[in-house]
Amino acid sequence: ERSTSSFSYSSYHTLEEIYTWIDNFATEHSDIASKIRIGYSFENRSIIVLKFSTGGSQRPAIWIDTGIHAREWITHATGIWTARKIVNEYGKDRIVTNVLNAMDIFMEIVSNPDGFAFTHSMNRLWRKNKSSRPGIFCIGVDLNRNWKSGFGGNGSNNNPCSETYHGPSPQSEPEVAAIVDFITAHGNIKALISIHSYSQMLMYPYGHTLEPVSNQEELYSLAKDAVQALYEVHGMEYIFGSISTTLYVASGITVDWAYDSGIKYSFSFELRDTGHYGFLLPAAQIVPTAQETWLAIQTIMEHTLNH
Ligand SMILES: O=C(CO)C[C@@H](Cc1ccccc1)C(=O)O
Ligand SMILES: [Zn+2]
Repeated sequence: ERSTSSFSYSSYHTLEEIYTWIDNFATEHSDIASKIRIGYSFENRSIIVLKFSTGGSQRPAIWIDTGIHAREWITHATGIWTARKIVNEYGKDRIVTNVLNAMDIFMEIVSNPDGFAFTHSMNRLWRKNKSSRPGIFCIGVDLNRNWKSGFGGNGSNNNPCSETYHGPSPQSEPEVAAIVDFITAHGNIKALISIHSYSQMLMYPYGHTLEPVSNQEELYSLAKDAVQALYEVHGMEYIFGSISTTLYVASGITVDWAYDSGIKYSFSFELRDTGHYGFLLPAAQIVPTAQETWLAIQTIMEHTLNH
């Protein structure tokens, strides 16, 4: 009896439950999935990535991260559901099969393990990581402001007590450095999808400037198709566009670094809802959210495969 089959995909889970699930999932699907440790968090927890591969070596790949902000629990839950969907659909669904016959997928489900553990133990609405430094009496750096591209610019804060504190320097945080090192060493990542909540948006670079990226029309059109596919599942409306023009100016963010590192298909989701429950989205909405998000993710994957 597969222990992942006793796992509830329609519930929220603790860090320990998720790490155990990842171990069991990689064991039970060892033909296609494997577990990679890409580093350690500030509090020395393992930083784990799931690799989905059907062969080859150093194939072009797609990166997906969830949980960079600890309180955004719907994103980890969506990542777990999506990992299972990928292995269940390979060999059945045309897009997944075509993608995995030519590309690899890397998924980091708990991108901020220390912060996530803290949302279960002490503060459900914690956002940042848990780093501390001598002489600074506030804890944590915003892991979506610590990247090199536009670092320290508008839409990030130099105050360590701020929710958008960018940290002392780019990639100062081990959780960010681990991803940068992994993606840089891999050298063949073609798309990056960084998943947040909430607001129901699908966005692309740039966040740090109003300047459009070079392939803006392509990203606009792809985002439009992706949110349409998402809408057709449960009727949820997402808005889309560049981060700075759709949401607000934000500097030192994941997708700007990815784009400037050559990953021309870089997107950030803001999942359900639009503020009624916000970060406290009921567990009953996990599966519906993951189901609709999957259609948008498939749209982005297929485009990446074909371009
Ligand atoms: O997580 C958010 C809600 O907690 C909002 C996200 C919005 C955002 C998402 C991706 C890139 C830039 C900004 C943020 O400010 O970092
Ligand atoms: Zn977020």
